[in-house]
Amino acid sequence: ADFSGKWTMKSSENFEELLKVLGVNVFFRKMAVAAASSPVVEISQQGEELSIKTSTSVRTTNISFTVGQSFSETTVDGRACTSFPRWETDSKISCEQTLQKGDGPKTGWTRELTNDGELILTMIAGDVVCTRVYQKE
Ligand SMILES: C=C1C2=C(C[C@@]1(C)C/C=C/C(C)=C/C(=O)O)C(C)(C)CCC2
Repeated sequence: ADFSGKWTMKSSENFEELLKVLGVNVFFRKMAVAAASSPVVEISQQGEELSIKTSTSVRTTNISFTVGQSFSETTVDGRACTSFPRWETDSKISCEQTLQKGDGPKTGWTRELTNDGELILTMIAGDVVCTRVYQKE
C-alpha cells in the first residue's frame, strides 16, 4: 500500500480521552484538542520507507522510518519512545512504542489505508483507542 499524499482529517474520536489516560493536564489537553482539530498530514513513501509530517497550529512533528526497523519518536504526549513499525496487513502498519525512560500506559499507533482511499490513524494508550480518519486532499 502507498500512503503518499496530503491528508486532511475528516473525523476524530476519543482524542481527549487518550490524552487524559496519558495524564495530560486539562490546560494542555484543551490546547491539543484545539490544535489537533485540523491537522494537515503529508506522507511520502518509498517502498518500506515513510516520512510523515503532521502540522498543527501549535506543533509540527516529522517522523521518518522504515517498516520493520525500530526508530525514535515521541508519544502523543511528548515523551521519548522507541517505536517498532511492522506490516499487520499489506495496507496496515502497526507500531508498538516503548518509553525510553519512566513508565506509563502502553502506547502505540496504527495507520491503515482503506479500500475507499481513506487513511485511518489509531492511537492507543492503555485501554483507550483514539480513531482519526483522514481524506486525501
Ligand atoms: C498539538 C499537540 C499538543 C500536544 C500533542 C499534539 C502534538 C497533538 C497532536 C496530535 C495529532 C495532530 C495527531 C495526528 O492526527 O496525527 C501536547 C499534548 C504535547 C500539548 C501541546 C499541544
